[in-house]
Amino acid sequence: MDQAWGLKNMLSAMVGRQELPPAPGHQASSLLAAAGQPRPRCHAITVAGGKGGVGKSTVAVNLGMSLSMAGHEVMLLDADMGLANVDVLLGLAPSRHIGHLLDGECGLEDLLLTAPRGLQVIPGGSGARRLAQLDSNGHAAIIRAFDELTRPPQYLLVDTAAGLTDSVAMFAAAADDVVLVVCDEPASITDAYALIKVLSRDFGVRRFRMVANMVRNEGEARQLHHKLSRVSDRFLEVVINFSGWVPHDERLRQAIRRQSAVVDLWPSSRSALAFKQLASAVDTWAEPERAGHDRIAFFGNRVTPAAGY
Ligand SMILES: Nc1ncnc2c1ncn2[C@@H]1O[C@H](COP(=O)(O)OP(=O)(O)OP(=O)(O)O)[C@@H](O)[C@H]1O
Repeated sequence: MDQAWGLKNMLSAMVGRQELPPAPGHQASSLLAAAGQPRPRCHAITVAGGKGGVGKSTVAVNLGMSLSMAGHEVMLLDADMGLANVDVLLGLAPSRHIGHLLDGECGLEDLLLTAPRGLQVIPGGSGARRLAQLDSNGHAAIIRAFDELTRPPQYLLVDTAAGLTDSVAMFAAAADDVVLVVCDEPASITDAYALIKVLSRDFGVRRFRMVANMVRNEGEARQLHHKLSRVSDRFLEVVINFSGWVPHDERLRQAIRRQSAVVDLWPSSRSALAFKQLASAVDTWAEPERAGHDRIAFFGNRVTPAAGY
């Protein structure tokens, strides 16, 4: 059976809220909602790309930290589960990861690690095959766990795995925005196209935000966007916005070797300035609408007061 098709049907079957698995670590969660208080804005952004090594984690970490440096409350979920590396990139030493949440051993808040500049990281766990092979119920449970946060962040960034797996599709479909990281290699463009095709055809994702990584200049970045949107415009009903670009920067590699984010270590470097600009652009994106979600979505339980709370 086609994997994406199977997942799509499973998702349709799960759309009724009562059929969803309960969030692990369930606490007195929806108290805010029950008390009639609207919860603050939260914007979920999934970072994907299809191909491995294009810079998804790099973009997720540095964009997240740039938003945090701009004064926002930001969480970063490492959803490359089983092969997670955000904690390594930031020199963090987690004692627990998302697997403990799924086992009901702790709540989501217990997993939060504070990285430099106030960025909060949820570690995805490394070396656990079980996490890498999680089924849709597991992914849905993770997504629903964010409804339980007593203090949701203003931005949630989700770093995804390489490839076109159920996990990537589900985390992308659950977000308000999908950032596609693309670099100037044929395989990066074809993999990004394949991801767009599946997400639009099977999951109803219509808008994508493309970030060109490891390019020389804006002209090269825009050319890359042109290549991707030309073929997508022809065959798919999607919009691919050009959202920014990050230069190839040796400083960024040096920062990675020091287990730090370049925006923290060298805020005046070319790549750090690009991330700052990207963060400013993200901040202009429309605020997500929460009312009437009929899909499994991050903060999907957060409904506007007019819609019943
Ligand atoms: N703008 C950049 N300039 C220079 N090097 C970069 C840049 N972005 C990423 N890299 C290099 O590419 C490597 C891969 O980046 P990263 O781990 O973020 O990719 P990924 O898409 O998350 O990979 P995977 O899919 O395997 O998890 C980094 O270790 C870094 O050395």
